Amino acid sequence: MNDIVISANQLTRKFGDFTAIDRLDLAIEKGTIYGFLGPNGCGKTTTIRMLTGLLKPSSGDINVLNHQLPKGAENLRLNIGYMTQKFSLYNDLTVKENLQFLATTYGFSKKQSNARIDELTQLYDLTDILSQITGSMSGGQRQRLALAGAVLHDPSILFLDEPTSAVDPETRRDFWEKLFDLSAQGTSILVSTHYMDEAERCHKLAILEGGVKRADGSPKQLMQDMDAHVIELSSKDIREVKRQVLTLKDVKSAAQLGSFLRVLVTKAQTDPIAYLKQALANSSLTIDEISEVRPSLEDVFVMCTGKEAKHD
Ligand SMILES: Nc1ncnc2c1ncn2[C@@H]1O[C@H](COP(=O)(O)OP(=O)(O)OP(=O)(O)O)[C@@H](O)[C@H]1O
Repeated sequence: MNDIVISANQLTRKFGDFTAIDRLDLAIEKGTIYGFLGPNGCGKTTTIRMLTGLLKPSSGDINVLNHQLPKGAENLRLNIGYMTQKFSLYNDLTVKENLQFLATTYGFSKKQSNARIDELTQLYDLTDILSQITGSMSGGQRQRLALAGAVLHDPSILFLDEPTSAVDPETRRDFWEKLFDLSAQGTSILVSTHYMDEAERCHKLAILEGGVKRADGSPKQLMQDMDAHVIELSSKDIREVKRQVLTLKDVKSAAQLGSFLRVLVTKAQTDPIAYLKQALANSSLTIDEISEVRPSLEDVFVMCTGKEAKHD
């Protein structure tokens, strides 16, 4: 069995009467990229802050790299890196000055600092902008600098809170290549996101909603285990078909994607195509094409959370 580097047992955080995280259990293996997928406000940042020792849980246990938190948080500091949602470096320092400053806080000697900064600026493509003031950099450059800063002390675990929300898809792809390099070298990574494509890249993920873990596993496993058929259909009456199928007991969701309607039908129905055709048989609505397709992570998300689905 793989080593568990982060574990949480019945982790709960309340703010007054409000429960932001409710009895969360986690077991994250060394070297994996583990995702927290969920909408704004579902508790991703609160969880990361507890797992990094910055926020005290109301109840429950946390163990990170064999340190019980929050008690052992100080001993953990040199073993974890944290890239927060907001850019946390100094806008009025240059790229090099920011990295030098961080190296000082980690107690690097001048020689160690220079060697590590050389290495990182090459790795993260910052060599040509070393003297640039950070505040004038592009979103992608700032993101590469933030990552360089978060891994400067070569942490065993890297926490990334929505790291790609401010960058374009190509920059996001490049960023993920860097994460896979780090993971291949043994760094464990916990990344929060509300993007499906980003969640699909994780080795494993937890789907969070309202502070509760609704499901977890590898993206493939979550898709295989999904308790619904995914049916795509086209029709010249697509808007009305959508309205009608949403009234059916075993339809969990219907969403239009271009000229197709993607319908989630529970597995209580063994022949979902016949079920939908029969439901529309007495209407004047026609179906042009209809087929069962493979589930996507977004379908899993909809089934787990009821988001973007029908409203009772
Ligand atoms: N210090 C606080 N006091 C009161 N409520 C808080 C506090 N911090 C977070 N919350 C609440 O806890 C819930 C979870 O917030 P959190 O920031 O963890 O969500 P998130 O999933 O990270 O969302 P986002 O993507 O918007 O950052 C939200 O309803 C938020 O308003």
